[in-house]
Amino acid sequence: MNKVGFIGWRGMVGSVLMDRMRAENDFQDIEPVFFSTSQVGQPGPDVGKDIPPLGDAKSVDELKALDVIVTCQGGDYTNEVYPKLREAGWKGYWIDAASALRMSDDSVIVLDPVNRKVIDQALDKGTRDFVGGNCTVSLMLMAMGGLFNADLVEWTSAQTYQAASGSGAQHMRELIAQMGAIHGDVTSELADPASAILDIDRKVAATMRGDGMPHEHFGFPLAGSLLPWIDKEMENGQSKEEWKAQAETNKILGRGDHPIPLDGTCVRIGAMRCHAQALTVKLKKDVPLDEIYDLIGQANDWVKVVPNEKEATLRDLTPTAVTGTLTVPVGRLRKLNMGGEYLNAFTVGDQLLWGAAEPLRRMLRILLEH
Ligand SMILES: NC(=O)C1=CN([C@@H]2O[C@H](COP(=O)(O)OP(=O)(O)OC[C@H]3O[C@@H](n4cnc5c(N)ncnc54)[C@H](OP(=O)(O)O)[C@@H]3O)[C@@H](O)[C@H]2O)C=CC1
Ligand SMILES: N[C@@H](CC(=O)OP(=O)(O)O)C(=O)O
Repeated sequence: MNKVGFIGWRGMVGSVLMDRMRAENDFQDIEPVFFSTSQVGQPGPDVGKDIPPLGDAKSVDELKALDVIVTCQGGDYTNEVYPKLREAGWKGYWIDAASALRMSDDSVIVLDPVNRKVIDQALDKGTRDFVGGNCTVSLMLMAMGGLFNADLVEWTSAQTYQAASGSGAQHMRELIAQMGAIHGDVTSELADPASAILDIDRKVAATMRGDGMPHEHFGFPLAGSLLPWIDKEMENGQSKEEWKAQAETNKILGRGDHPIPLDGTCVRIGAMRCHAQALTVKLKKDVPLDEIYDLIGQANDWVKVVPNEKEATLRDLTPTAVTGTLTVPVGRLRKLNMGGEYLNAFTVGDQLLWGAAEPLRRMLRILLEH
């Protein structure tokens, strides 16, 4: 069970996965085989052991020889290759970062610090498809899993602040290019302390609305602005990103029969790779705040409760503080004016780590130890 194929390893999510696997010595316990859709025959990544040249990621015959496939290549690849592989009789484990198979009856959404029980039950039943969750959903559950698993949540509303990386590497580059375009147009005014701020503001607005603002990937200015729609349009007025909150959270928690309502507004902001979310949680009862601190803070090894104080919040509860780390801070915990059953929370997490790569590498480890 240790011949493991990697597809999409040189993309953004895949590169983060490779870094984490190297850091945790994960390659020691497997026989890794790397694939590509565009670089077949070229050398694979340095993983501290000899590996064969890159295989053909579209070759069912090559893929059939694997015990486990880990793919970060995207939904189009999954939709094209996965059915052919299963039709060819492949019985191996498929671990996927893309959303294509997430809501399939045959798959489990993996986030083991929150739903290890659901994963273990699925493995015992013979489930072979394990899919990473939507980044916003996974990060919300890493933060608030203690309350959900204690069955204290009646409903939750999330207002999100999502980073450029959620759209991909080109979008991250474009965000920086937009920042540069704005700065470039007012450099001389900024250097002059006597220049009028409203003149600078007018020039910035003109730059942002003008054709010179890079917008090939986002379609619109993000730097200095925000974009309150993420992913496709659903018929009920939600964005697909908003739709995922309830659908995926309940599937992760194994609550198909008694779904918890979740809804909100998903917004793209000019952060690089950390998503943040402001949460309103309607509790099933008026639980004291110190108990809430304990339930949230003790739920897993990565969640960290930030005291609801200005200095700690501004120091620890920002994308700048969290980026590149596995820590998932939760703060601004306080009861709302609506009553003791209404909890406010704010959380931040790196959407390429717990939001994408980390649940996949942990699922691979679970399989190896199963
Ligand atoms: N971005 C995100 O936040 C999240 C993404 N996902 C899922 O992961 C999938 C992959 O996303 P992401 O990693 O952002 O995709 P990327 O665009 O970074 O990479 C995808 C593939 O593009 C090919 N590629 C072509 N040119 C290059 C290049 N210059 N550098 C690196 N790769 C190149 C590689 O495949 P090849 O070697 O075959 O040419 C690579 O595996 C998404 O489609 C989504 O389904 C899931 C959770 C979060
Ligand atoms: N949609 C997320 C990224 C993500 O995880 O998407 P998906 O649910 O397709 O994996 C974002 O844009 O921030």
